[in-house]
Amino acid sequence: MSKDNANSPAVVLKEVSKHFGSKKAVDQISFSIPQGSVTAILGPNGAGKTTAISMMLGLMDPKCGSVEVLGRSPKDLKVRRKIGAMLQEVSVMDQLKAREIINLIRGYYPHPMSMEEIMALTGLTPEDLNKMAVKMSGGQKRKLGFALALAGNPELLFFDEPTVGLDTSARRLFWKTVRSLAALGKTILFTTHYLQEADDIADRIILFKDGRVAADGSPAEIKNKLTTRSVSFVAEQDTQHITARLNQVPGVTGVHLEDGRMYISADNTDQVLAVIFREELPVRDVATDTGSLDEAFEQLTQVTEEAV
Ligand SMILES: Nc1ncnc2c1ncn2[C@@H]1O[C@H](COP(=O)(O)OP(=O)(O)OP(=O)(O)O)[C@@H](O)[C@H]1O
Repeated sequence: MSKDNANSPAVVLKEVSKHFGSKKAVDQISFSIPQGSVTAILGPNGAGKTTAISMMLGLMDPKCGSVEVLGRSPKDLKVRRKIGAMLQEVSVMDQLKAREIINLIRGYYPHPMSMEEIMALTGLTPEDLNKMAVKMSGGQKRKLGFALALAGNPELLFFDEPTVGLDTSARRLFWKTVRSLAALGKTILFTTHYLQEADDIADRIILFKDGRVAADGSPAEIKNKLTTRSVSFVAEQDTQHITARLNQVPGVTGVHLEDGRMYISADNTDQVLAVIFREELPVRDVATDTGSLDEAFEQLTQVTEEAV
Protein backbone atom coordinates (compact mmCIF):
# COMPACT_ATOMS: atom_id res chain seq x y z
CA MET A 1 0.00 0.00 0.00
CA SER A 2 1.49 3.36 -0.95
CA LYS A 3 1.90 6.17 1.58
CA ASP A 4 -0.50 8.56 -0.14
CA ASN A 5 -3.50 6.32 0.38
CA ALA A 6 -2.52 4.34 3.48
CA ASN A 7 -5.39 5.72 5.55
CA SER A 8 -8.00 6.26 2.86
CA PRO A 9 -10.96 3.96 2.61
CA ALA A 10 -10.68 1.66 -0.41
CA VAL A 11 -13.91 3.04 -1.92
CA VAL A 12 -16.16 5.97 -1.03
CA LEU A 13 -19.47 6.62 -2.79
CA LYS A 14 -21.35 9.79 -1.89
CA GLU A 15 -24.93 10.30 -3.07
CA VAL A 16 -24.18 8.54 -6.34
CA SER A 17 -26.91 8.24 -8.99
CA LYS A 18 -26.94 6.87 -12.53
CA HIS A 19 -29.99 6.99 -14.78
CA PHE A 20 -30.63 5.31 -18.13
CA GLY A 21 -33.44 7.36 -19.65
CA SER A 22 -36.15 7.35 -17.00
CA LYS A 23 -34.69 4.24 -15.28
CA LYS A 24 -32.89 5.01 -12.03
CA ALA A 25 -30.33 2.18 -12.16
CA VAL A 26 -28.48 3.60 -9.12
CA ASP A 27 -30.31 6.07 -6.95
CA GLN A 28 -28.45 8.19 -4.37
CA ILE A 29 -26.16 5.50 -3.02
CA SER A 30 -23.58 6.26 -0.32
CA PHE A 31 -21.17 3.93 1.40
CA SER A 32 -17.53 3.60 2.38
CA ILE A 33 -15.48 0.39 2.11
CA PRO A 34 -12.48 0.12 4.46
CA GLN A 35 -9.23 -1.35 3.14
CA GLY A 36 -8.74 -5.03 3.91
CA SER A 37 -12.46 -5.86 4.05
CA VAL A 38 -14.53 -8.36 2.08
CA THR A 39 -17.85 -6.86 1.02
CA ALA A 40 -20.73 -8.44 -0.88
CA ILE A 41 -23.13 -6.33 -2.88
CA LEU A 42 -26.20 -8.54 -2.77
CA GLY A 43 -29.35 -8.06 -4.79
CA PRO A 44 -31.67 -9.48 -7.41
CA ASN A 45 -31.43 -8.96 -11.19
CA GLY A 46 -31.58 -5.31 -12.16
CA ALA A 47 -30.90 -3.99 -8.64
CA GLY A 48 -28.03 -1.79 -9.88
CA LYS A 49 -25.03 -3.86 -8.76
CA THR A 50 -23.15 -3.90 -12.08
CA THR A 51 -23.85 -0.21 -12.69
CA ALA A 52 -22.40 0.62 -9.26
CA ILE A 53 -19.28 -1.51 -9.90
CA SER A 54 -18.83 0.09 -13.34
CA MET A 55 -18.75 3.53 -11.70
CA MET A 56 -16.24 2.31 -9.07
CA LEU A 57 -14.04 1.10 -11.92
CA GLY A 58 -14.31 4.43 -13.75
CA LEU A 59 -15.96 2.71 -16.72
CA MET A 60 -19.09 4.80 -16.29
CA ASP A 61 -19.57 8.31 -14.90
CA PRO A 62 -22.23 8.98 -12.28
CA LYS A 63 -25.00 11.42 -13.20
CA CYS A 64 -24.45 13.02 -9.82
CA GLY A 65 -22.53 12.32 -6.64
CA SER A 66 -18.89 11.32 -6.27
CA VAL A 67 -16.86 8.10 -6.45
CA GLU A 68 -13.39 7.84 -4.89
CA VAL A 69 -11.16 4.78 -5.04
CA LEU A 70 -8.03 4.61 -2.85
CA GLY A 71 -8.45 8.33 -2.21
CA ARG A 72 -8.55 9.36 -5.87
CA SER A 73 -10.65 9.27 -9.00
CA PRO A 74 -11.09 5.70 -10.26
CA LYS A 75 -9.78 6.93 -13.62
CA ASP A 76 -6.41 7.96 -12.14
CA LEU A 77 -3.61 5.76 -13.51
CA LYS A 78 -2.11 5.34 -10.02
CA VAL A 79 -5.42 3.85 -8.89
CA ARG A 80 -5.91 1.69 -11.97
CA ARG A 81 -2.54 0.05 -11.31
CA LYS A 82 -3.76 -1.07 -7.89
CA ILE A 83 -7.09 -2.55 -8.86
CA GLY A 84 -8.15 -5.73 -10.60
CA ALA A 85 -11.59 -6.61 -11.88
CA MET A 86 -13.48 -9.60 -13.16
CA LEU A 87 -16.67 -8.55 -14.90
CA GLN A 88 -19.57 -10.68 -16.12
CA GLU A 89 -18.46 -10.72 -19.74
CA VAL A 90 -14.85 -11.73 -20.33
CA SER A 91 -13.89 -10.29 -23.68
CA VAL A 92 -10.34 -11.26 -24.54
CA MET A 93 -8.21 -11.49 -27.63
CA ASP A 94 -9.60 -14.78 -28.93
CA GLN A 95 -6.71 -15.61 -31.22
CA LEU A 96 -4.07 -15.55 -28.48
CA LYS A 97 -3.27 -18.35 -26.04
CA ALA A 98 -4.38 -17.84 -22.43
CA ARG A 99 -0.73 -17.66 -21.32
CA GLU A 100 0.01 -14.90 -23.86
CA ILE A 101 -2.98 -12.84 -22.77
CA ILE A 102 -2.06 -13.13 -19.09
CA ASN A 103 1.55 -12.15 -19.82
CA LEU A 104 0.38 -9.22 -21.91
CA ILE A 105 -1.68 -7.89 -18.99
CA ARG A 106 1.12 -8.64 -16.49
CA GLY A 107 3.35 -6.44 -18.65
CA TYR A 108 1.23 -3.36 -17.88
CA TYR A 109 1.87 -3.54 -14.15
CA PRO A 110 4.97 -2.55 -12.16
CA HIS A 111 4.80 -5.54 -9.77
CA PRO A 112 2.81 -8.28 -11.47
CA MET A 113 1.91 -11.60 -9.88
CA SER A 114 4.03 -14.56 -11.00
CA MET A 115 2.48 -17.03 -13.45
CA GLU A 116 2.99 -19.84 -10.91
CA GLU A 117 1.02 -17.94 -8.29
CA ILE A 118 -1.72 -17.11 -10.79
CA MET A 119 -2.00 -20.79 -11.70
CA ALA A 120 -2.15 -21.86 -8.06
CA LEU A 121 -4.80 -19.27 -7.22
CA THR A 122 -7.06 -19.77 -10.24
CA GLY A 123 -6.67 -23.51 -10.88
CA LEU A 124 -5.62 -22.88 -14.49
CA THR A 125 -3.50 -25.83 -15.65
CA PRO A 126 -0.53 -25.74 -18.11
CA GLU A 127 -2.91 -27.27 -20.72
CA ASP A 128 -5.44 -24.48 -20.13
CA LEU A 129 -2.70 -21.89 -20.56
CA ASN A 130 -1.75 -23.34 -23.94
CA LYS A 131 -5.30 -23.07 -25.26
CA MET A 132 -6.41 -20.25 -27.50
CA ALA A 133 -9.00 -18.18 -25.63
CA VAL A 134 -11.57 -18.86 -28.37
CA LYS A 135 -11.29 -22.60 -27.69
CA MET A 136 -11.74 -22.37 -23.92
CA SER A 137 -14.93 -23.58 -22.23
CA GLY A 138 -17.17 -21.12 -20.36
CA GLY A 139 -15.72 -22.16 -17.00
CA GLN A 140 -12.12 -21.97 -18.28
CA LYS A 141 -12.84 -18.48 -19.64
CA ARG A 142 -14.09 -17.42 -16.19
CA LYS A 143 -10.81 -18.70 -14.71
CA LEU A 144 -8.94 -16.72 -17.34
CA GLY A 145 -10.97 -13.66 -16.32
CA PHE A 146 -9.95 -14.31 -12.71
CA ALA A 147 -6.29 -14.65 -13.76
CA LEU A 148 -6.46 -11.31 -15.58
CA ALA A 149 -7.93 -9.66 -12.47
CA LEU A 150 -4.99 -11.01 -10.42
CA ALA A 151 -2.27 -10.40 -13.02
CA GLY A 152 -1.23 -6.98 -11.68
CA ASN A 153 -1.16 -8.23 -8.05
CA PRO A 154 -3.79 -5.61 -7.11
CA GLU A 155 -4.64 -4.22 -3.66
CA LEU A 156 -8.31 -3.94 -4.46
CA LEU A 157 -10.35 -6.54 -6.35
CA PHE A 158 -13.83 -6.25 -7.88
CA PHE A 159 -15.73 -9.38 -8.92
CA ASP A 160 -19.08 -9.06 -10.66
CA GLU A 161 -21.06 -12.29 -10.13
CA PRO A 162 -17.81 -14.26 -10.15
CA THR A 163 -19.13 -17.81 -9.77
CA VAL A 164 -21.69 -17.78 -12.59
CA GLY A 165 -20.80 -20.66 -14.94
CA LEU A 166 -18.35 -22.32 -12.56
CA ASP A 167 -18.87 -25.94 -11.51
CA THR A 168 -18.92 -26.86 -7.81
CA SER A 169 -15.20 -27.56 -7.44
CA ALA A 170 -14.20 -24.44 -9.39
CA ARG A 171 -16.61 -22.43 -7.23
CA ARG A 172 -15.05 -23.86 -4.06
CA LEU A 173 -11.53 -23.08 -5.29
CA PHE A 174 -12.59 -19.55 -6.22
CA TRP A 175 -13.91 -18.78 -2.72
CA LYS A 176 -10.90 -20.45 -1.08
CA THR A 177 -8.68 -18.14 -3.13
CA VAL A 178 -10.76 -15.11 -2.19
CA ARG A 179 -10.28 -16.00 1.47
CA SER A 180 -6.51 -16.29 1.04
CA LEU A 181 -6.40 -12.97 -0.84
CA ALA A 182 -8.35 -11.40 2.03
CA ALA A 183 -5.87 -12.90 4.51
CA LEU A 184 -3.10 -11.09 2.59
CA GLY A 185 -4.90 -7.82 3.39
CA LYS A 186 -6.44 -7.22 -0.04
CA THR A 187 -9.78 -5.44 -0.25
CA ILE A 188 -12.45 -7.46 -2.02
CA LEU A 189 -15.81 -6.35 -3.31
CA PHE A 190 -18.08 -8.78 -5.14
CA THR A 191 -21.66 -8.89 -6.36
CA THR A 192 -23.95 -11.86 -5.98
CA HIS A 193 -27.59 -12.93 -6.15
CA TYR A 194 -27.07 -15.46 -3.40
CA LEU A 195 -27.50 -14.65 0.24
CA GLN A 196 -25.71 -17.89 1.14
CA GLU A 197 -22.63 -16.93 -0.86
CA ALA A 198 -22.53 -13.47 0.72
CA ASP A 199 -23.03 -14.95 4.18
CA ASP A 200 -20.25 -17.52 3.73
CA ILE A 201 -17.61 -15.15 2.40
CA ALA A 202 -18.22 -11.51 3.25
CA ASP A 203 -17.77 -9.64 6.50
CA ARG A 204 -20.23 -7.06 5.28
CA ILE A 205 -23.29 -7.20 3.00
CA ILE A 206 -24.70 -4.18 1.20
CA LEU A 207 -28.16 -5.14 0.04
CA PHE A 208 -29.29 -3.41 -3.16
CA LYS A 209 -32.92 -3.11 -4.15
CA ASP A 210 -34.24 -1.00 -7.03
CA GLY A 211 -31.01 0.99 -7.27
CA ARG A 212 -30.93 1.85 -3.58
CA VAL A 213 -29.22 0.46 -0.50
CA ALA A 214 -31.97 -1.45 1.28
CA ALA A 215 -29.70 -2.66 4.11
CA ASP A 216 -26.03 -2.49 5.04
CA GLY A 217 -24.40 -4.53 7.80
CA SER A 218 -22.77 -7.77 8.88
CA PRO A 219 -24.29 -10.98 7.49
CA ALA A 220 -25.92 -11.59 10.91
CA GLU A 221 -27.48 -8.12 10.90
CA ILE A 222 -28.78 -8.51 7.34
CA LYS A 223 -30.26 -11.92 8.04
CA ASN A 224 -31.92 -10.50 11.10
CA LYS A 225 -33.39 -7.67 9.09
CA LEU A 226 -34.65 -9.94 6.32
CA THR A 227 -36.36 -12.34 8.65
CA THR A 228 -39.83 -11.47 9.84
CA ARG A 229 -40.50 -12.30 13.45
CA SER A 230 -43.94 -12.74 14.85
CA VAL A 231 -45.79 -13.40 18.07
CA SER A 232 -48.72 -15.77 17.81
CA PHE A 233 -51.48 -16.76 20.24
CA VAL A 234 -55.07 -17.89 20.54
CA ALA A 235 -57.40 -14.98 21.42
CA GLU A 236 -59.91 -15.94 24.11
CA GLN A 237 -62.29 -13.04 23.51
CA ASP A 238 -62.72 -9.65 21.82
CA THR A 239 -60.37 -10.26 18.90
CA GLN A 240 -61.00 -6.78 17.49
CA HIS A 241 -59.87 -5.05 20.68
CA ILE A 242 -56.67 -7.15 20.82
CA THR A 243 -55.90 -6.47 17.15
CA ALA A 244 -56.48 -2.74 17.52
CA ARG A 245 -54.31 -2.56 20.65
CA LEU A 246 -51.37 -4.55 19.20
CA ASN A 247 -51.46 -2.60 15.95
CA GLN A 248 -50.53 0.47 18.00
CA VAL A 249 -47.32 -1.12 19.30
CA PRO A 250 -44.31 0.52 17.58
CA GLY A 251 -42.67 -1.79 15.01
CA VAL A 252 -45.75 -3.95 14.35
CA THR A 253 -45.91 -4.57 10.60
CA GLY A 254 -48.94 -6.85 10.23
CA VAL A 255 -51.68 -8.82 11.96
CA HIS A 256 -53.40 -11.89 10.54
CA LEU A 257 -55.52 -14.82 11.66
CA GLU A 258 -54.63 -18.36 10.52
CA ASP A 259 -56.16 -21.66 11.72
CA GLY A 260 -57.55 -19.98 14.82
CA ARG A 261 -54.22 -18.40 15.81
CA MET A 262 -53.49 -14.72 15.56
CA TYR A 263 -50.04 -13.74 14.18
CA ILE A 264 -48.50 -10.33 14.96
CA SER A 265 -45.46 -9.59 12.75
CA ALA A 266 -43.10 -7.11 14.37
CA ASP A 267 -39.55 -5.76 14.20
CA ASN A 268 -39.36 -6.09 17.97
CA THR A 269 -41.38 -9.02 19.27
CA ASP A 270 -40.28 -8.33 22.88
CA GLN A 271 -42.34 -5.14 22.85
CA VAL A 272 -45.43 -7.05 21.68
CA LEU A 273 -44.96 -9.64 24.41
CA ALA A 274 -44.54 -6.88 27.01
CA VAL A 275 -47.87 -5.30 26.03
CA ILE A 276 -49.66 -8.67 26.08
CA PHE A 277 -48.45 -9.54 29.57
CA ARG A 278 -48.49 -6.04 31.11
CA GLU A 279 -52.05 -5.35 29.98
CA GLU A 280 -53.14 -8.94 30.60
CA LEU A 281 -54.76 -9.24 27.20
CA PRO A 282 -57.14 -12.24 27.06
CA VAL A 283 -54.91 -14.65 25.09
CA ARG A 284 -53.36 -18.10 25.62
CA ASP A 285 -50.67 -20.34 24.03
CA VAL A 286 -48.36 -17.41 23.30
CA ALA A 287 -45.36 -18.26 21.04
CA THR A 288 -42.73 -16.38 19.08
CA ASP A 289 -41.73 -17.48 15.57
CA THR A 290 -38.91 -16.58 13.22
CA GLY A 291 -39.88 -16.68 9.54
CA SER A 292 -37.78 -18.49 6.98
CA LEU A 293 -34.85 -16.51 5.67
CA ASP A 294 -35.13 -18.07 2.23
CA GLU A 295 -38.77 -17.07 1.99
CA ALA A 296 -38.01 -13.51 3.03
CA PHE A 297 -35.21 -13.18 0.51
CA GLU A 298 -37.31 -14.75 -2.23
CA GLN A 299 -40.05 -12.27 -1.53
CA LEU A 300 -37.64 -9.38 -1.76
CA THR A 301 -36.34 -10.70 -5.08
CA GLN A 302 -39.81 -11.17 -6.55
CA VAL A 303 -40.99 -7.71 -5.64
CA THR A 304 -37.96 -6.22 -7.32
CA GLU A 305 -38.22 -8.31 -10.46
CA GLU A 306 -41.79 -7.18 -10.93
CA ALA A 307 -40.65 -3.57 -10.58
CA VAL A 308 -37.83 -3.84 -13.17
N1 LIG B 1 -26.53 0.47 -20.62
C1 LIG B 1 -27.77 0.46 -20.15
N2 LIG B 1 -28.79 1.05 -20.82
C2 LIG B 1 -30.02 1.04 -20.34
N3 LIG B 1 -30.39 0.48 -19.17
C3 LIG B 1 -29.45 -0.10 -18.44
C4 LIG B 1 -28.09 -0.16 -18.90
N4 LIG B 1 -27.36 -0.81 -17.96
C5 LIG B 1 -28.21 -1.16 -16.99
N5 LIG B 1 -29.47 -0.74 -17.27
C6 LIG B 1 -30.66 -0.92 -16.43
O1 LIG B 1 -30.34 -0.48 -15.13
C7 LIG B 1 -30.88 -1.36 -14.13
C8 LIG B 1 -29.77 -1.89 -13.25
O2 LIG B 1 -28.94 -2.77 -14.03
P1 LIG B 1 -27.64 -3.49 -13.46
O3 LIG B 1 -27.04 -4.26 -14.58
O4 LIG B 1 -26.80 -2.48 -12.77
O5 LIG B 1 -28.28 -4.46 -12.37
P2 LIG B 1 -27.64 -5.72 -11.63
O6 LIG B 1 -28.04 -5.60 -10.20
O7 LIG B 1 -26.19 -5.83 -11.91
O8 LIG B 1 -28.42 -6.92 -12.32
P3 LIG B 1 -27.96 -8.43 -12.66
O9 LIG B 1 -27.93 -9.15 -11.35
O10 LIG B 1 -29.06 -8.90 -13.53
O11 LIG B 1 -26.63 -8.37 -13.33
C9 LIG B 1 -31.65 -2.44 -14.91
O12 LIG B 1 -33.01 -2.08 -14.95
C10 LIG B 1 -31.04 -2.39 -16.29
O13 LIG B 1 -31.98 -2.76 -17.28
